[in-house]
Amino acid sequence: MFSTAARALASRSLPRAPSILPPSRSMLTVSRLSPSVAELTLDKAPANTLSLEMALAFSAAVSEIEADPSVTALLLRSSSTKIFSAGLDISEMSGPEPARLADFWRAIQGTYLSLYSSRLATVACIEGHAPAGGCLLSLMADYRIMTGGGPRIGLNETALGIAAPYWLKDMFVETVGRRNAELALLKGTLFTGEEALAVGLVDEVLPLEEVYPRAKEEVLKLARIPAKGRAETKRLLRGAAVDELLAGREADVAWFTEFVLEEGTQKGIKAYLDSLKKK
Ligand SMILES: CCCCCC/C=C\CC(=O)SCCNC(=O)CCNC(=O)[C@H](O)C(C)(C)COP(=O)(O)OP(=O)(O)OC[C@H]1O[C@@H](n2cnc3c(N)ncnc32)[C@H](O)[C@@H]1OP(=O)(O)O
Repeated sequence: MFSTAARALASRSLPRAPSILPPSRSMLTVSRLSPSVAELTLDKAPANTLSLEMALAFSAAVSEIEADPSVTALLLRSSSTKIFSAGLDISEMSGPEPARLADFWRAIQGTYLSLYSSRLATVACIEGHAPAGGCLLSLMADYRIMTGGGPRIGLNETALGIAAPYWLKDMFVETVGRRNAELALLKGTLFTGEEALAVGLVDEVLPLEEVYPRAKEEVLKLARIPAKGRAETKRLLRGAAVDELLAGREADVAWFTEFVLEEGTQKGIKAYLDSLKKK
């Protein structure tokens, strides 16, 4: 766990413009890199996990950024260089109250629907770990730049006794190809940056100190691509996947809640959560 001092060290002092989000969404900050480029920083200690509130704040932030016609590109990053996002908040799935569990999953679907379908050019700056839901956040971006060496990325759901939903699995297959996806999903593989680059899960791998400067350079470059053609191309590439989930949202909620509430799944989730806390 990060102490306050360790977190302060792990987080660089970010040159932030005044936040354009109300303070109630303090788990995230939004600033401008240029008049047309927004930066969305995950800032929920200690691990940027996606709780119900974090997931809602995330999609609300993306929607607010999108609503500003002067913004054409978005950089997604974490305030910690150690953890991009540790994925879904596992405590949301451990001994859950069923109504909240269903709302939680709708909010997670919402993060996907907001960013994957975004008209914006998007770059994920992955300086730290990005397992499972953390990998999901980065997969929704158009371009991924990651730190080499230490941090891991991938879909490790099977290690928790759960499975990635079909829309996350599909996005992963689209990105790394069928065989790489099968191998990784069945084993719950977490890749180093170099391994992720080899399978196409990320687009560039750099030493930590170069990741954020390079991500900024790339997002500023993507922001200059004519917005209308880019947005339509993204719609053509991703629209069918987004529409499929929109049409089957509640069936997906039923799948998730039934799977998670099952006794065996609950045992596995609790054991995994306990093992994390004992570390
Ligand atoms: C039908 C089912 C459908 C399922 C849906 C599928 C989609 C996504 C699934 C998920 O995202 S599940 C979450 C998967 N995530 C993980 O497996 C990562 C778990 N975390 C770690 O491995 C490590 O925390 C780390 C990311 C490698 C970082 O390690 P570090 O040593 O730097 O930090 P820690 O001390 O381990 O963690 C700090 C603090 O955070 C708590 N924590 C970490 N991750 C989670 C989490 N995902 N949910 C809840 N809490 C988490 C950890 O317990 C520590 O807490 P304290 O000990 O400080 O209380």
